[in-house]
Amino acid sequence: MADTAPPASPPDGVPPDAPPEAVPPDAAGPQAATSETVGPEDGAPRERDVTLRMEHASIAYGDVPVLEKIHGIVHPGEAVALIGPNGAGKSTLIKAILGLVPVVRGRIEVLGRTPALARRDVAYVPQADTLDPDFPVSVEQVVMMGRYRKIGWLRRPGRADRTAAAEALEQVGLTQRARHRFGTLSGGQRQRVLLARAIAAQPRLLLLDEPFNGVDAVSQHALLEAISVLKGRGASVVISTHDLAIAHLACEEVCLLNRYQFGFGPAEEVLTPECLRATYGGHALELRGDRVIVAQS
Ligand SMILES: Nc1ncnc2c1ncn2[C@@H]1O[C@H](COP(=O)(O)OP(=O)(O)OP(=O)(O)O)[C@@H](O)[C@H]1O
Repeated sequence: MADTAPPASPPDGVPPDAPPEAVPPDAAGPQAATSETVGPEDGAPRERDVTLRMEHASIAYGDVPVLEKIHGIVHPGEAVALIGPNGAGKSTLIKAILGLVPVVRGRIEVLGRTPALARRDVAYVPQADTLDPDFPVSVEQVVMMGRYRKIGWLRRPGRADRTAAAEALEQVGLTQRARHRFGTLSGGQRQRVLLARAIAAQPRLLLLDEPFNGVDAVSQHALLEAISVLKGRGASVVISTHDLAIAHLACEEVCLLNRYQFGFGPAEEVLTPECLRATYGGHALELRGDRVIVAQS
């Protein structure tokens, strides 16, 4: 969570000094479509499935606006990276997709429903999990928590639940640690367990708030693999991250945020020096291949 306020931008969402290329495709580009059609296999075009639809959504904490006119679509099997400086509103957007923070104008739809009604199909790994590492619970018990919404808190897990939990743990490469106490694992391993808990819920939309923070290369690889498997099964993923290389690696789409949306579209179109400079207020220093060095104030 950040406590720094993002820089002010003009009311139409376009920064005054932004070059024209810095304002693609969100305002009027391809992602601005309210529905997508494919086909026509049977002669008539039909709407392509949409997991997450954001239509000019403005989000506020009480009277304080945090995000304005967020606009974009995420399809099944796709991931979108939320990129922006501290305080840009990435976590806030994730909470709005969960229905925890209100959309005051425009709308956000998850699987064709309001965020609150879709929550059953959504899993969330917050930035700093509230699970106390000293709580005496095993790794497999933590993962099984992901199943409780399906099995109910008063019933015992059945075979399908145990299989889903074991598979999820295997996906993050921690099967050997199943019986270990959660609190004895490293921070990166705990992050993998929490991802396994989310995977065990078999969500159609997974929200990850900075999952790679403080995670070593091995854990990062395991997390990326697990995300890729989930996408392969048709789930969509929203990842808030400061790591632009990961955005390139794991995500089909990138959403650049800093109170306003400075771009939404394929990484190669959106992760340009111009868009990044506009998003970071001129602090994007260097772009080399898919590596960008950003100095944050
Ligand atoms: N519960 C809250 N009530 C009021 N304002 C909040 C609340 N949570 C966050 N904010 C404010 O909303 C803005 C966006 O914060 P948010 O945490 O969404 O940013 P972020 O992009 O996730 O930042 P970071 O990269 O530092 O995690 C900040 O100005 C922050 O102070």
